[in-house]
Amino acid sequence: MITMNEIVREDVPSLHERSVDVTFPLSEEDKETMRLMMEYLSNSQDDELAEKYDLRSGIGLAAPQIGVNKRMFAVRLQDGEDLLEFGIYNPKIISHSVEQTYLAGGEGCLSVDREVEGHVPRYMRITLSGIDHNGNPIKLRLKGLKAVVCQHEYDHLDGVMFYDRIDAKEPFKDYGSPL
Ligand SMILES: CC(C)(C)[C@H](NC(=O)Nc1cc(F)cc(F)c1)C(=O)N(CC(=O)NO)CC1CCCC1
Ligand SMILES: [Zn+2]
Repeated sequence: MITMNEIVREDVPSLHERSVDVTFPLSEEDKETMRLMMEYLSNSQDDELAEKYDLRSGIGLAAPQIGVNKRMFAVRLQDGEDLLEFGIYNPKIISHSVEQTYLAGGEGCLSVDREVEGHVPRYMRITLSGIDHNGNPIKLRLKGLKAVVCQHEYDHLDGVMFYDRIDAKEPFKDYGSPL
């Protein structure tokens, strides 16, 4: 299982590089990488396991953050009573709203052990396409926090950190309506 020791931090150059597409059929290694990421998110959201293994509770994780520079990420977040949980390979944001949003409290990152203040502009709605772990094409229409998480994870695949998007001159600029 993955613990915080396996999470690549921002001082490591590989986190700032572009990841490569996954090839199909999926290798056992790629499937294991996805399984480990989904397992981390699930474990980190279980109070007992998070406490026992000192896991920071995460709602998204990208492969470069566990040292695999391939284009794949996992998301797991409770949205009201329904759970959004998926792993996606070779994701593409194929369309998005003009309308923007941002987390009012700013963003953090499992790979960043410090507070970086400021609003991170995100699209309010996105359409995300990619391949799921059975090798089938998927297309997800997401808005709000779900859309924000996917944009944050997608950025990791291009070596972009959330703080790269904060306007240094005006860090608390408003982008559309806050979440
Ligand atoms: C870094 C950490 C603070 C643990 C962050 N969690 C998070 O933002 N939780 C959250 C936010 C809400 F707005 C409402 C709510 F219910 C829970 C997170 O998992 N990530 C994942 C990550 O680092 N992926 O690489 C960072 C988030 C920043 C924006 C979306 C994901
Ligand atoms: Zn992150």
